[in-house]
Amino acid sequence: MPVTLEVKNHVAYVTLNRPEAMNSLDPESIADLAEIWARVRTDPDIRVAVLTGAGEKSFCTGTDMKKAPPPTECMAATYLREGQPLLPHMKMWKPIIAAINGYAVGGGLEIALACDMRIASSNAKFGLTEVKVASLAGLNGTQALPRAVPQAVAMKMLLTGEMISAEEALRYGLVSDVVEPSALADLARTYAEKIASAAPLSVQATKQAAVLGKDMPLEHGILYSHLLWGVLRDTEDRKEGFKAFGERRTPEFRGA
Ligand SMILES: CC(C)(COP(=O)(O)OP(=O)(O)OC[C@H]1O[C@@H](n2cnc3c(N)ncnc32)[C@H](O)[C@@H]1OP(=O)(O)O)[C@@H](O)C(=O)NCCC(=O)NCCSC(=O)/C(=C/c1ccccc1)CC(=O)O
Repeated sequence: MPVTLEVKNHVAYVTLNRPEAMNSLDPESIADLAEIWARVRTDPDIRVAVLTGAGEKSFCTGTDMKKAPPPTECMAATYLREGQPLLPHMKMWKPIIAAINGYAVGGGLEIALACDMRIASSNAKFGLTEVKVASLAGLNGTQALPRAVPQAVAMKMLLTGEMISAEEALRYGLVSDVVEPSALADLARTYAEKIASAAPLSVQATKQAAVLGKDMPLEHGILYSHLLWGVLRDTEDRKEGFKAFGERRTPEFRGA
């Protein structure tokens, strides 16, 4: 399978599984990913996802340039029907953690930018190299990178296609943690299980407030987050969370 899915303890582990091609995305991988994200979004047992690449060399190097099929219809038809094929499938309020285990290049970095948390191994490298192959970081790269790192760094990366190291990515805030390659999967699991142990509706509302609020004026964002707090106020899980605190026990959340 070009992409694998394993679900354990409410965590979906999604692995791009073409290490011989640096986990680049061929048409089968893109189709698999669409199905997997649909499952993650709708399966109530799944509370959080971890996305990584097989092997220790590469997270994902974007489009498989050797297998990219010639277009079968005009761009207008595709664009007006489904926009672009990858990122809308990742749009959900369940958090996605990118565990970047090597190269995150081109569409690979763009996918990582669409995740909510990014952690990396010390050998990871990050680049939007599309200009080098006469293309454009058109998934989200030209928009998301300048919002994720300082403008001067983003413009250097976008215009020259130069890659940055894991250490630089940490310094610029593109990733939150850098660990030895052998420790990456454990760290991803630790974060994912922490998220999965929290109340699912609370986690999803928190993501929604943070993601949507980022593009609102502060005052609107605060009002919106207060409304979301109100939506959560009457949930069974909030009652359970408060009760469990008083009884000094671990809460049992049901997503209700
Ligand atoms: C990442 C590298 C610098 C690593 O170099 P290294 O020397 O360590 O390893 P290689 O020998 O180069 O790689 C091993 C093996 O993997 C194959 N490989 C690697 N990446 C790709 C790829 N993207 N497509 C196909 N095959 C790939 C490589 O050919 C080797 O195979 P072998 O010869 O052994 O059979 C280096 O690999 C590298 O620079 N890779 C390319 C990175 C890149 O340019 N990525 C951007 C692709 S374009 C893109 O992602 C786009 C996304 C998009 C935008 C908008 C809308 C949709 C998609 C743009 C687009 O599609 O137009």
